[in-house]
Amino acid sequence: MGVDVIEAGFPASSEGEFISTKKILEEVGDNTEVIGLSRANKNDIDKTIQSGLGSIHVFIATSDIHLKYKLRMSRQEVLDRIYDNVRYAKDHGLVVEYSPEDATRTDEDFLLTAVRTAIEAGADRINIPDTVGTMQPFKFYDLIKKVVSVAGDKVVSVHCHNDFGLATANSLAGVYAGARQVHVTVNGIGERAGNASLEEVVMGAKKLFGFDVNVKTWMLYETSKMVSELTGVPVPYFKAIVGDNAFGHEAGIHVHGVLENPSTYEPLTPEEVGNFRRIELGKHSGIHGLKKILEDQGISLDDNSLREVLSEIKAMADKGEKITSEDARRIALKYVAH
Ligand SMILES: CC(=O)SCCNC(=O)CCNC(=O)[C@H](O)C(C)(C)COP(=O)(O)OP(=O)(O)OC[C@H]1O[C@@H](n2cnc3c(N)ncnc32)[C@H](O)[C@@H]1OP(=O)(O)O
Ligand SMILES: CC(C)C(=O)C(=O)O
Repeated sequence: MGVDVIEAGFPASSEGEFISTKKILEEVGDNTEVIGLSRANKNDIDKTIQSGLGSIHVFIATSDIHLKYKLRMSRQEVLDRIYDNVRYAKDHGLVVEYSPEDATRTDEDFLLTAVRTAIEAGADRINIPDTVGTMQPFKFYDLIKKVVSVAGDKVVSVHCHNDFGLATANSLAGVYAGARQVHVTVNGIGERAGNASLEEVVMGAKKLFGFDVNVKTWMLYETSKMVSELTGVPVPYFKAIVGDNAFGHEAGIHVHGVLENPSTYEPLTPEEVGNFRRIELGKHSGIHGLKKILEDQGISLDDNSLREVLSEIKAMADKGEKITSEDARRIALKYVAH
């Protein structure tokens, strides 16, 4: 699809993860940067090196909560781990991305010190994770501005979680603040409420911010479907961009507008993302939509007959029935002059 970097796995996690990461590298490594996730320890880094990857994403938390209850380390010990492990990875020829895990709940001065430490050790990219999704766009914008100012010529990346439904908004705020890489997942799958959604971030960056994103957007819908089938995780009907109702229109006023010019009720076209426009029938339908659905089936009625058909459809819908175009055809045939 033209993404720049694929985080293919965590080679130290298991034999299966090690093998699958290698396979992804073999499959797409010639034209896409393939990177592996690693804790800030030599064993994890060695496993990543053994997998053949040329890029590594080293992370260690910097928030006091994670230092106290998870790592049981002091701030100085974490700084030492950052320097030693980023340096170790760089000494083995890897492109290194460093993440201060739980960055957005980290004391800001310490976070910037951790960023400086990683850069001093040779880090090529700095990724700022909103690990438990506590950020809101305005605050995240301000934070990323500060990180960008510290990072100099190093690429700043953002990695947002969706615990309050703000992963895409925060990601775009980070880009607006100067981040030039965004961690995303297809359909937004991920821990808890998931990560920022690839399709939303790509289309938001392109259509709302005018950023030139190289992703082949017409592949988004089919890719979403493929990942849904492979993972068994369904895509919500109302999911932005790739949901089956993302370009679905039932309300009569909307359908009338869309039939005249889709831009009346579509901020982007379904074709741009490989999705489909759907004109639905229901209790909110109007005569223009019904007329279109019937004429697409070769049935043309005068306005009075269309009104009769529409009132029967609304009566059915008011009982909670789902109305199909076949239902409309069956009803309309009663009014076709024989
Ligand atoms: C926020 C994120 O999403 S981070 C990425 C999360 N991804 C994963 O966890 C991938 C799958 N994980 C795994 O396969 C396993 O957790 C492994 C292989 C990484 C580690 O497994 P285990 O050795 O059984 O340890 P376990 O997962 O129970 O605990 C994590 C250990 O790593 C340590 N640790 C956690 N993060 C880091 C870090 N960034 N750097 C160094 N050590 C770390 C913890 O302190 C704990 O150490 P301890 O066992 O000495 O107490
Ligand atoms: C490893 C890091 C980037 C992560 O997944 C998180 O903090 O959410």
